[in-house]
Amino acid sequence: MATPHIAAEPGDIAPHVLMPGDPRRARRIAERFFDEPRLVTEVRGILGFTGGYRGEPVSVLASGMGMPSLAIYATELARFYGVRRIVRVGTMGSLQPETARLGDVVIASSAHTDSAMSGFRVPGVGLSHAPAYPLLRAAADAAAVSGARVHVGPVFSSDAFYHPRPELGQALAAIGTLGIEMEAAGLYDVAAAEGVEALAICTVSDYVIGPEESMTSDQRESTFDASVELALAAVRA
Ligand SMILES: O=P(O)(O)O[C@H]1O[C@H](CO)[C@@H](O)[C@H]1O
Ligand SMILES: O=c1cc[nH]c(=O)[nH]1
Repeated sequence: MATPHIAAEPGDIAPHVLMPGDPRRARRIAERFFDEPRLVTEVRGILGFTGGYRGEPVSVLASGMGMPSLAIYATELARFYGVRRIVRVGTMGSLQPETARLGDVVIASSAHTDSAMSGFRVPGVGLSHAPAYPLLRAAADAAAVSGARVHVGPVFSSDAFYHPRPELGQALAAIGTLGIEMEAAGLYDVAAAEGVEALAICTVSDYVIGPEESMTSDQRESTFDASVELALAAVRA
């Protein structure tokens, strides 16, 4: 049974799925962390792999960029493949250059958003997009003993990478938002609607506010091991 966007057969995808934006990162996670990874879908170049991790099955499937794309994959995983836990392992731009620095990890305890999709479910209500507490707690517990620089707090999930209102960054920073990315709120929204658990963990790849430093796309691909380890700890909890 394939869906319109995932070619895997039933049983090909594990109940726990890691979800990076970038398909190449999906391949790298599978090759670096999974035992005996196998490709289970590649529709539109969105790669998905299933393998083992410490004796349990686990999958990784890219989301593509932005909430409309992520929502397609997260919905199909939950609705048609019996997936119970999805953890985004992404990158983000820091809004707090003094604390959330290049290479640091941010666990998104909530996600503000400008996405129109957020208004679809309960018109007139600005929903709070939040992760599943068991996953949040497990990732934070793993972070405490990991030695990595990890921050827990709100992020902003935007529909726009090249935002027409760049001043938004300052206003969001002033209310404690740690960084900007493009999927966490959409993942939390789909998870709540589909009755599954979700969490977003992002590595800081650049500064939206602060120094003009950023990771190259190759660095972005290779410097996220700490967030993957937290994600794997969370889904197993
Ligand atoms: O590195 P990923 O996981 O794709 O995440 C970030 O990078 C992309 C923008 O370059 C957006 O998807 C944003 O959320
Ligand atoms: O969405 C993103 C991801 C990384 N950096 C940004 O500025 N935005």
